[in-house]
Amino acid sequence: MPVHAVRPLIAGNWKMNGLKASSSEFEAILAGAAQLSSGIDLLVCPPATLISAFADTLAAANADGKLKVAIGAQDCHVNASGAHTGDISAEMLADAGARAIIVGHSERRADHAETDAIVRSKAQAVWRAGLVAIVCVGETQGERNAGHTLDVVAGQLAGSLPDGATAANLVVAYEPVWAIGTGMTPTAEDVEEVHGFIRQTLTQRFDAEGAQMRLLYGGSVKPSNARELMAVPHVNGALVGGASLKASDFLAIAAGCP
Ligand SMILES: O=C[C@H](O)COP(=O)(O)O
Repeated sequence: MPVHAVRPLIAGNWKMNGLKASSSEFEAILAGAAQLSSGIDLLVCPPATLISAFADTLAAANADGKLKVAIGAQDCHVNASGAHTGDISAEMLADAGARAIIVGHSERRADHAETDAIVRSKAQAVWRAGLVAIVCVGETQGERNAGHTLDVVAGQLAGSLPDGATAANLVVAYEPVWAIGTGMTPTAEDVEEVHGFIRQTLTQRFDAEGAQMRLLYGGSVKPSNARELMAVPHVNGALVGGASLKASDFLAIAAGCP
């Protein structure tokens, strides 16, 4: 398979950033998206408080469906409803307008002690709601220094991905923990090694579907390094944190996609 035959996705994870006033930045993303190649998908994952408003803005701007932009969420509970104070279900996020949900981000794994088993249940919850699961994996600095990167990623893939994954319902994001928000990135060769390994693992487990799943790189992606990172074999887009908060940077990253 040609390594860039998979349709690229540039996803912005706003994390715990954004107030109602941030709608102007989202509107700027929508305006810029119209100028991008129609071969690229954009996903904006604002905090849950903004999903509904952004979905309304998107619907108003995209009556003809030409903009390849969707709204996503950053986490969900494993259950559809119930006595879970403060939590939000995948069904609620779908109802608000989300089309995809990030699960297993390293910040969730670290801050909320989310295990691979929990991440797997969350991915199943995402599918139950009819949405796309973006499952994150990646090693810490210590694990990389010890030469354990591929073992760590293999374990996370095996434990976090449910059976039944398809190219339509799953995106895998490789995010080295040490590269997130630090300005440091792996070399293109290191990214190629890990993405090639993930592709091989997914293809062994999910056959042809695994060969077509989108693999995103995340960790300090910015306009100045996007073109090089997006050109790496088996990199089918990016999961962008800090740089996704500024429309011009986010759009420049998308413009760097082959
Ligand atoms: O989900 C996004 C990643 O954690 C990357 O964040 P960053 O681009 O700020 O390094």
